[in-house]
Amino acid sequence: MAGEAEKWVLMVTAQTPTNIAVIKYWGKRDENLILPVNDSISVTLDPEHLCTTTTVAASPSFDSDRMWLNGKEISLSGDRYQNCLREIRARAGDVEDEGKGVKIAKKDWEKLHLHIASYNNFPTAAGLASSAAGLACLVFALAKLMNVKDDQSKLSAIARQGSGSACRSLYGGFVKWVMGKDDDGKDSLAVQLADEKHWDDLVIIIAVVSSSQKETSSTTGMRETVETSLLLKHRAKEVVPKRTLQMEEAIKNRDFASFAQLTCADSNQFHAVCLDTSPPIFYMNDTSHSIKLWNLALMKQLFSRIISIVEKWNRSEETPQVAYTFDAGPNAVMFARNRKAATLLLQRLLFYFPPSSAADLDSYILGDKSILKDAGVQGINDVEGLPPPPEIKGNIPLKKCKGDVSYFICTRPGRGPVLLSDKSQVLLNPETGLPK
Ligand SMILES: Nc1ncnc2c1ncn2[C@@H]1O[C@H](COP(=O)(O)OP(=O)(O)OP(=O)(O)O)[C@@H](O)[C@H]1O
Ligand SMILES: C[C@@](O)(CCOP(=O)(O)OP(=O)(O)O)CC(=O)O
Repeated sequence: MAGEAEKWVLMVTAQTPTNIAVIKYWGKRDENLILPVNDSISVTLDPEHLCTTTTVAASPSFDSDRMWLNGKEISLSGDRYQNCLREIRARAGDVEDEGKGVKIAKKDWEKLHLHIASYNNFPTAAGLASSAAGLACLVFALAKLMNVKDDQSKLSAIARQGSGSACRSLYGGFVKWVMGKDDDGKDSLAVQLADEKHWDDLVIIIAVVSSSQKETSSTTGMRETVETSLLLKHRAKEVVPKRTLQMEEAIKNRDFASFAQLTCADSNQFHAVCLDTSPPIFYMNDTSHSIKLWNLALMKQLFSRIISIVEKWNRSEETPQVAYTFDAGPNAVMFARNRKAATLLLQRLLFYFPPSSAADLDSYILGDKSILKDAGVQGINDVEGLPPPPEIKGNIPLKKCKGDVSYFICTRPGRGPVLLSDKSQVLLNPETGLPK
């Protein structure tokens, strides 16, 4: 290894998006390799609004592999991190940095230790797919640092071993995780169905209900489902194979009516499967122990409200305007068919879920705030002046739920992982390799 005496630090910084599944992954056939019981399909979310940034560094001066997540040191000893590190190291290539006078031969990577710093610009472990963006970013950044020649699909099979849904974050746009058949998992990987420009009039609005960490992890939850739910067997064998093909068609043809119907149906079946688990999993209303009991009821009420608002509105139009999907946390994700529908959706959401009096609108609507302007909402007064949606005319409107939503994020389908060259985004000190 040339350049050892200088104690150089070589590093790479990458940014990777999260993704939201529209055909859900729930259940593994192999826990160690993370092989799923069915295919899944997701939409990659714009990293401008939700993303992970990770800096990875190698240096002969590092004594061990270390990682900092959101500024705090975390252990890398878990199997999932170790599997990813081992797989990437095994594929490392020769690296030369002429500027630094550094030459690393393929075999040297086994001896070099790594420092990793990562930052999620959204709540971690709250059901917003931090593990997906985080593990995808780790694998992507390490592959670049170590000059791994494998294509994105092969990298996705490594990220999959860190967290299943992470494999889908290796691509932008619309992504399918092909479950594969092989016992060694080599054919269980992500493929891109279409890039983010293919269907760029879709608008995604996320209602973040609680940023607290969830009680049942996805990993434990799906293990219990596999062990106890008969409905899951039916879903994996009969429902998802057909639904996946229909969803691929809907995406290919930008057919929002089919996309919406399939997305809502699959989210509802995922939660039905959770409920069919023994003991049942209540993802839509089960949050951290610190949440008081009355809040559990509130969560349940909130999600049934979102479903009710969307269903009522869709039924009043000739064709669906919005789809909803709920993952394993207290957040609701809604897809609007275009900007016009997103504007009308935001007006409805603000009508039913106005911010608490203390909150200002600027911190209540995050991401693409321009939709607020289109909705004619510039301040709290405009929110208070919003009329009830026309579809409830003649009926008693649902009660307003002030302060029930922490904030909304307006976003869109986004691009896949990229390398960052802007020095201000680097998370490790270039001299010491320690967090800045
Ligand atoms: N940026 C990151 N880099 C590496 N690992 C991360 C990163 N962010 C999160 N993780 C890992 O993922 C774990 C959280 O995963 P978990 O599945 O519990 O939540 P989530 O991914 O936010 O929610 P969900 O998968 O249900 O959408 C963290 O405890 C950490 O181990
Ligand atoms: C409900 C889901 O979000 C489940 C995500 O599960 P994870 O990928 O977090 O689980 P592990 O593979 O055990 O890490 C649905 C989905 O993203 O497809």
